[in-house]
Amino acid sequence: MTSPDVVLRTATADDFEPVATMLGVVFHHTQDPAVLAVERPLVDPARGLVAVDGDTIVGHAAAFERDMAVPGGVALPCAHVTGVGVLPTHRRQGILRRLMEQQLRDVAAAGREPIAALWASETAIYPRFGYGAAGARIRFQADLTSTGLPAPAPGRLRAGPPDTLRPELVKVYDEVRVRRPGWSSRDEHWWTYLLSDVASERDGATERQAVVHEGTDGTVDGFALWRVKNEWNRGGPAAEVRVDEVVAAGPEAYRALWRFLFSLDLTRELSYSFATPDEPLLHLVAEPRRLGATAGDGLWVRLVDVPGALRARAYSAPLDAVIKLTDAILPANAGRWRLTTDGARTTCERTTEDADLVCDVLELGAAYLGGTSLAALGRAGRVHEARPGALAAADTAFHWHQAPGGAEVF
Ligand SMILES: CC(=O)SCCNC(=O)CCNC(=O)[C@H](O)C(C)(C)COP(=O)(O)OP(=O)(O)OC[C@H]1O[C@@H](n2cnc3c(N)ncnc32)[C@H](O)[C@@H]1OP(=O)(O)O
Repeated sequence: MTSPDVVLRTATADDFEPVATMLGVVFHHTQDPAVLAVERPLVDPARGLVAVDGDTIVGHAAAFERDMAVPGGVALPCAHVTGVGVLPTHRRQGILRRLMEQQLRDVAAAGREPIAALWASETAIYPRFGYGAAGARIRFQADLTSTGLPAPAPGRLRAGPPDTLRPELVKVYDEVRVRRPGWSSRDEHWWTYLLSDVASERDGATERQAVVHEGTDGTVDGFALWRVKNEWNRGGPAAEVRVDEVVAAGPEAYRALWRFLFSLDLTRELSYSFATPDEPLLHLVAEPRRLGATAGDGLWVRLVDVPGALRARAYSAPLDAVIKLTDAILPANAGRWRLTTDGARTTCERTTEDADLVCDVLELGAAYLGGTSLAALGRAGRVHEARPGALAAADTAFHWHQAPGGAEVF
C-alpha cells in the first residue's frame, strides 16, 4: 500500500518541535526540553526531509554535515543520517522508502558527500537502501573483581569537570580522530551537546566526569569521560563505572586511562559500548573473557558517489580490479569500474573490460571502512569472484589495520 496523500518537503526551522514530538512517539520516549535545547543548534533544517499528511508531520529523515575518518587518515565529508522515523499510523505504506530514496538523490545531486553513514535501530531496515554493515561494535560489561588491572603507565592524570577540560578534550580528539576510521568531526555545537549531561539522560548515575592524561613531557595525550551508577547490595559496594569515551594518542595514555577506570574504589562492574574488535584493552587485562564482550553491528555505510568514495580512501595493498556494481537507487553508480591503486594513489574509472568482482553497492559500503571482509562477503555468496584470485587481492587491499568504530551514536 502506498500513501498518495503524503507529500515530502524540505524541513524548515518551524518543524523542529513537531519533528521532535513525532520522534518522541516513534522512539517511545518523552522529549525533555533541556535535551531539545542542546539538540537544536545541531540541526540544519535544510538537511531535513519531512513527510506530511495534511498538516501533520508523519515521517522524517535528516543528515548532519560532518566529516568521517576513512582509511588513510582522511576526513571525508559524509552525510550523517539521523532522526529517521514514521508514525505508527502511517507505517508500511512506503514512506521510509520515499524518504531514503529522496535523501540519497539529494546527497548525490549536491555532490559534496561521497558517502552516507548511520547507526541502525534495527539491522533489517537499511540494506534495501544500499547501506552495508561496515564494522562490528563491541560492548564490554566487565566484572572488575576478576578481569585484572592494566599495568601502570608513566605520566600523570588530572581530573575535573568536562567543561573545564574541554579545550584539552577537543585538542586530543582532533589529533586522534582522522586515524580512527568511522570517527566524526565535532564542531563547537557537537562538543556542547556531547558534554551537556542533561539530568534526565543520566539513568540514575552521577554527573559525567573527565580525566586527562599528561605524558612525561607534560603534553596532554588522552582523556576519558565516564560516570558511576552507585549501587550497594548485601555484599557491600557494587557500583558500575559507565565509560562514555576513552581517546588516547598513544599506548601509555590508553593504558593509564583504562587502569584508572578499572581502579575506582567501591565499583565492581564497568560498561563501555564503543569498543572495536581489535580493542587493545583485550591485550591489557589478565582475564579478557571477563570483559564480557558482546558483538553487534556498528556504523552502516552507503557509497553515494562510488568513484569519488573509492578514490578518497587509502588501501592496504596495491590493487587493479574491475568491479561490476548494481545500485537500484543511484543508477550513476551501476556498471563496471576499474579501481587501480598503489595503496595511496588511486584511480577509479568507468570501463568496458570484463569484471573481476560482481556485487551490489551495499557490499562496497560494508567493506569501505576496512572492517568488513570482502572475502567473507564472497563466502556468503554476496560478492561474486569472476576472476580467480581477485577476491583475495581486493580483500587484502580494502582491509585496514585499525578496525572501524564510532566515537558516539549520532
Ligand atoms: C538512522 C536512524 O535514525 S535509525 C532509526 C529508524 N527508526 C525506527 O526504528 C523508529 C521506529 N520505526 C519506524 O519509524 C518505521 O517502522 C520505519 C522508519 C523503520 C519504517 O518506516 P515505514 O514507512 O513503515 O517503511 P516503508 O513502508 O517505507 O518500508 C520500506 C521497506 O522496509 C521494510 N521495513 C520497514 N521497517 C522495517 C523494520 N523495522 N524491520 C524490517 N523491515 C522493515 C518494509 O517491509 C519495506 O520493505 P519492501 O521495500 O521490501 O516492501
